Amino acid sequence: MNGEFLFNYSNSMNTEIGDFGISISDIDNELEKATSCIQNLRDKEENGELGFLDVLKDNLDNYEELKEYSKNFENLLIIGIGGSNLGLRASESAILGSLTSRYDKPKIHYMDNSDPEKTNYILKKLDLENTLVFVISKSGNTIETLANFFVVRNLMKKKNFNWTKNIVSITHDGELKKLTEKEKYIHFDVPKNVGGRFSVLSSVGLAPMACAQINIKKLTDGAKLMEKSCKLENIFKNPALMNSFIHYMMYNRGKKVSVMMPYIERLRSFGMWYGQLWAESLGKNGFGQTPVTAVGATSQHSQLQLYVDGPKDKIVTFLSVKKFKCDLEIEYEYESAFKGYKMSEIINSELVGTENSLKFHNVPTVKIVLDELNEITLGKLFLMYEMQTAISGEIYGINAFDQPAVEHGKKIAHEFLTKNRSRGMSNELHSKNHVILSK
Ligand SMILES: O=P(O)(O)OC[C@H]1O[C@H](O)[C@H](O)[C@@H](O)[C@@H]1O
Repeated sequence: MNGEFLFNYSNSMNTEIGDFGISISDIDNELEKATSCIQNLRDKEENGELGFLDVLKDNLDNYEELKEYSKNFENLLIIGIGGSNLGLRASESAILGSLTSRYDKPKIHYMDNSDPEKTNYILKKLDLENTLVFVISKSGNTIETLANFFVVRNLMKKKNFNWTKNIVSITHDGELKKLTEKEKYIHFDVPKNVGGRFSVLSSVGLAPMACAQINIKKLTDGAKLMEKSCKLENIFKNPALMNSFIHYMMYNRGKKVSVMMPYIERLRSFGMWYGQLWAESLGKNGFGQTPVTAVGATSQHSQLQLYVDGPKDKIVTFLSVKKFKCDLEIEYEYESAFKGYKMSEIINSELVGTENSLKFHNVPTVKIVLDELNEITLGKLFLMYEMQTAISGEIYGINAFDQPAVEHGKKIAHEFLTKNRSRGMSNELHSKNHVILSK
């Protein structure tokens, strides 16, 4: 399994085309700050504040028994939201891919929203007796997760089987922790110092991944290799440090949008995971670079016009692989510009076209090139971006590990739910004077 991982930032640097990027002297001016960021994080780690690094020391044997147990089930049902869902989704898509045959592996279903249609659709497909249910919530109080779990739990209770043995609870606290202890579910703790969006390499991701037959040893091995690089004080040898400063300097040059654009379908969900990590960690005190999830080549046909010729407020990240899991030759009996080529040659040529068109139009880009997408390189990707986010918090003087602003909306929702039940869906917070109703 090849773990080669290359970070290329040349298309964010000034060239003869023009001053749209960063010069080496710009980077030289930040060397002192860069070093202190790494030193500050070293202190934070020693103080137990970087749980996402501590979990790399965990004993993976903890998951072996569960992995064997899960082979008794045909389905895995993942009930969780945000950081309790996105990392696993990104991993399943990247490693197993919805595109590969999974006849020898359990089918994974995700309940990650409070949409009754989605929950109902999944339940209609599931034989709950043959399903291992993961209910994942670090706080143990997330309403969407509890709502879905209570619906599933109630259906299981109505069937005549020992349903509590079908449940794996991954939580640290709250109502779910109490219920877990009361009903004696299989339980994994989420360490208090591991934030949800940083928890993919903790039990939150690794327990269900082990059951999905993802090689969690290789995944964490990749993360540990990247950890070593991302702790180097030399910015020219540390991809997370360099990319943190590139995004920081670009933000100060008006690039308020960070587009994540993998040129491989299996990393489409990675973009969603990155989106939470980048937005929720750094979107504070009026600051924040908006993450946009795209996928090449598809998004060229929907978003590229804006990236190339719209406001110069973006920095684009490409993720690409040298080798796909398979390839297809285009055979065609009539004349055509691309007959005889392989699909991989087409998508790679489109990446070259997009990258150079953006460069020509003074839009900065960076690129990560993986030899192949596997557990080692995925682990490297996760860890690089976790470290990049932590470093960026140091650069901006922001606490990258909390999310106080999300609590306000939850409080309003709870009041609305409990006080307005009899009033149907009328929403008191909107003025009735600005409503356009079309019959
Ligand atoms: O894991 P949980 O406690 O259920 O939290 C799930 C998600 O919801 C919270 O509101 C936070 O915004 C996220 O950072 C977190 O990942």
